[in-house]
Amino acid sequence: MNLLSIKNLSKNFGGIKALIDVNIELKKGSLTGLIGPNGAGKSTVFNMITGIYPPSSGTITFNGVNITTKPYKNTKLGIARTFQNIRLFKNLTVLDNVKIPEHLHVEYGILSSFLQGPKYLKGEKAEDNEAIELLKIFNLDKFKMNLAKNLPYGEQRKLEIARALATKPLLLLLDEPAAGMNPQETKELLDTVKFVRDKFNITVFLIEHDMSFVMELCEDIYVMDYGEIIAHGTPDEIKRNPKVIAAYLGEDTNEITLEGGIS
Ligand SMILES: Nc1ncnc2c1ncn2[C@@H]1O[C@H](COP(=O)(O)OP(=O)(O)OP(=O)(O)O)[C@@H](O)[C@H]1O
Repeated sequence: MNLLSIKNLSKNFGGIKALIDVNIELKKGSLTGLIGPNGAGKSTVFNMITGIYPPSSGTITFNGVNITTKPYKNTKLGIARTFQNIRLFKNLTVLDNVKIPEHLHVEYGILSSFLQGPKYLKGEKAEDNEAIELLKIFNLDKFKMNLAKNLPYGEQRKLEIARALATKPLLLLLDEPAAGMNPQETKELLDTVKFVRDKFNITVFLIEHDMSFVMELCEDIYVMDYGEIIAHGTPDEIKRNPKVIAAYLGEDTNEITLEGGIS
């Protein structure tokens, strides 16, 4: 069954056709990649799914709900994302960064939290425990009282993913999660993304320029160029697709392959 269904999605920014008739289907529990050269329209797809901009035409259905015009509800419905440029609460602790999104699911009211009654305190404790469990998955629990801004870059990227997971999403959108990471960090990230998909049984959709990362991690890949989906298939199919090779290398040839990976 499909968790996300994008049908005939188009987006114009003035005269720029950022998306042209895009169709994407994400199976529940799948790990899917979205790749393409700079300016191809990948982030615009994410911005449409999360409702940052309304589409010019087309529909987006998430878990059976038409969300094309319901951006404000997307987090509550179960969509979380990370950004190309890390967006953490930099002056809060690592722990608080993960606790704040958890509040989306907390049930006590303003009065209860103001009076700090037993329900509030119990809720806070449970939240702390849940947040620490989440940090442990990313090996970030040792930094829990550090300010987010003081973490090394690779750890900040991981914290952003942990924070997105704290909203208990059904769909996790990762925008260039491996950007700026060294090979060791990238390898760890790959294992972590696989682990969280399996552990939380979520669907992951990611944009990434590190081709070997995408080819190793994703089961299904969509390729965009100039606002259109030019290919869709397994990593093996995508690596050998002449249209994809031409889009990346600017020439139409069957002899060049993506086997070695292009970053
Ligand atoms: N808010 C906006 N206003 C005007 N044009 C925009 C806006 N957002 C995106 N575009 C344009 O839409 C096109 C697609 O951009 P988009 O950022 O989606 O590409 P991308 O594939 O994510 O690129 P990159 O890999 O460089 O991040 C580009 O021509 C871009 O300039």
